[in-house]
Amino acid sequence: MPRTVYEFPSADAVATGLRDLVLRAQDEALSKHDRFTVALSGGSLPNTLAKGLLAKPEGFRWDRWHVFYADERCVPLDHPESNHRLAQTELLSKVPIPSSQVYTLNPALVEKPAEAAEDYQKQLMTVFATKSTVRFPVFDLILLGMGPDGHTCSLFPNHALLEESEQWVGYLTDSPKPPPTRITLTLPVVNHAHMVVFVTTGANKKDTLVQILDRKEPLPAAQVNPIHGQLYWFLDEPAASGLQTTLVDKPAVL
Ligand SMILES: O=C(O)[C@H](O)[C@@H](O)[C@H](O)[C@H](O)COP(=O)(O)O
Repeated sequence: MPRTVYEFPSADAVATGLRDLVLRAQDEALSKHDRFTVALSGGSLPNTLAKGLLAKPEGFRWDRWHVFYADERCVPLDHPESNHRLAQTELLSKVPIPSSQVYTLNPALVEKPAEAAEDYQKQLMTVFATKSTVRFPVFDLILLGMGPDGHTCSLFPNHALLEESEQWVGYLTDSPKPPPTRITLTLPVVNHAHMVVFVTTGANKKDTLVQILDRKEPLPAAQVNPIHGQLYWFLDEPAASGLQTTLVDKPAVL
């Protein structure tokens, strides 16, 4: 499916635009089934998402949301480096999503990443059916960030996890960005989603975006190409400033 690259005039406008697209993704999901499955990343994403959603919460059916993490650091859930803690602080503590529908790393397994990944895969199966009935889960929406090295989820350049073709959740103990031990959704899971959105702001991402969107260098974020789903890049002006690729100004209604 072709990608759409939106350029917004500011990071605040990115948040507003993201809110509109998340609402559309939710409504599309609820027209087909009774739940909205979404995977969140860490970094700046929870703050941007919260800014957009909390400014205009009308229309969101929080009781239908099932929230997973695109990746998670293997640390206790109340640890300053936990992606769940970040999402909880920024957004989840402020909206009435049932806590049973927020799927976290099993905190008993922080020292056992292989088991933590297996446990997280089992949690995915409780929502998306088992591996024997579906090859890969189909998320309604996956929200991603991109690091300056082109990583996304916890899929880092030249890492063997990029080759994973069977598992839904992988683990690593050698992340080049600390902390070293993490679990992550695998590329086939990301590429089976109905909609994937990268949210990337700031001038420090400019050169990496040129590598990915103009030069099509095979960095991890460039390997996100949903098979049947839609792919969006949400950029602010500083992030988009070096790009030659066709940019779409944010339309009034996404
Ligand atoms: O696990 C991590 O180390 C972070 O979650 C990381 O993957 C982050 O999502 C990207 O680096 C984008 O970060 P920003 O959104 O802050 O640019």
